[in-house]
Amino acid sequence: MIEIRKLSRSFGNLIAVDNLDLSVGNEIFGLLGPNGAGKSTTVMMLTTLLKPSSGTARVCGYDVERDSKKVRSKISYVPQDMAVDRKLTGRENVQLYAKLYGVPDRNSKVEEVLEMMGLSDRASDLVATYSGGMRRRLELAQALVHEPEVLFLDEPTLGLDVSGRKKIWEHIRMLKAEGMTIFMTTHYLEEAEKYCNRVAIIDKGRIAVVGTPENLISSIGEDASLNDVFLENVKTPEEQAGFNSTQFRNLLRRR
Ligand SMILES: Nc1ncnc2c1ncn2[C@@H]1O[C@H](COP(=O)(O)OP(=O)(O)OP(=O)(O)O)[C@@H](O)[C@H]1O
Repeated sequence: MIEIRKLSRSFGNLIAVDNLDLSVGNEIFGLLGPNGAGKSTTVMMLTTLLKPSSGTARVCGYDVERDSKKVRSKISYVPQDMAVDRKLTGRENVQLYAKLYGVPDRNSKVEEVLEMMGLSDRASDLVATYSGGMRRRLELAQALVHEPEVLFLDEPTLGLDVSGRKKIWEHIRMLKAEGMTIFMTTHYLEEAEKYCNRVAIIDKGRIAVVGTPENLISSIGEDASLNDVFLENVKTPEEQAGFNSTQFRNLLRRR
C-alpha cells in the first residue's frame, strides 16, 4: 500500500527525513521516534502536503508527487491539531467533508460513519460541547466518509483518558479488520506494542529498526518491552551532543 524509496526532506541545512526506505502492506503500522525525529514530515510527504526534496513514495500505487490527486482520493489524514469545526454540529462537520469529496448517497453515508464511531446520539450537538474523545471519534468519522484505503493518523490518542484511548484503538482495529491500512505516529509505546502489526523507530530522520513489536522486543531480551527497544535505538540528547551518560553525570557534579 505504501512504497517509500530513498525519501528525503530538508529544511535549509536541516535534514528532517534522510534517505528513508520502507514498505507498508495492509496492516496497522506505527512510526515511532523522539520529538523532531521526522515522523510528521514523513506523514506530510506521504499525504501530499509536503514535497520531498528527493526520492519517491507511492501510496496505493500512485506517486505522491506526480499523481497527488489520485493519492488524495485514496487516503485520509487526521492531523494532531483539531480537524473539525467547533461551531458546527458533528453531523454538519461530516456532511461538509462528504460534500468536498463528492460522496455519492451522501446523507446515508454520513449517518453510517457517525453510527460507526458511536456518535449518532450527539450528532446534532455543537462540537464545542464534545469531550476530547468524542472529538477524536468525529475526526475519524470525517476521515472515513469517502471510504479511504489508507488512513494516516498523527498521534490519534494524544491527550485522551484511558477509556477514550481504548475506544479509539477499538475503532482502529475494526477498520483494519475491514481491510483498511493504518499508518500512524505515536509516542505511546505501550499502545504501539499492543496494537501495531509492525513498527519502525526513526531517529534524526533515519530508520533505526523496523519489525513486529514481538521480534524487536525478543531481539533485546526476555523481559524487555518496546520502551527498551526504543531507548536502545534512540540517542539521548547528551549522547547526541557527544557525551556518554557517565560524562554527563560528571559534568553535572562539577557544576
Ligand atoms: N516547516 C519547517 N521548517 C523548518 N523546519 C522544520 C519544518 N517542519 C519540521 N521541521 C524540522 O524538521 C525536524 C523534524 O520535524 P517533525 O515535525 O517531522 O518531527 P516529529 O518526529 O514529527 O516530532 P514530534 O514528535 O515532536 O511531533 C525537526 O527538527 C523540525 O524542527
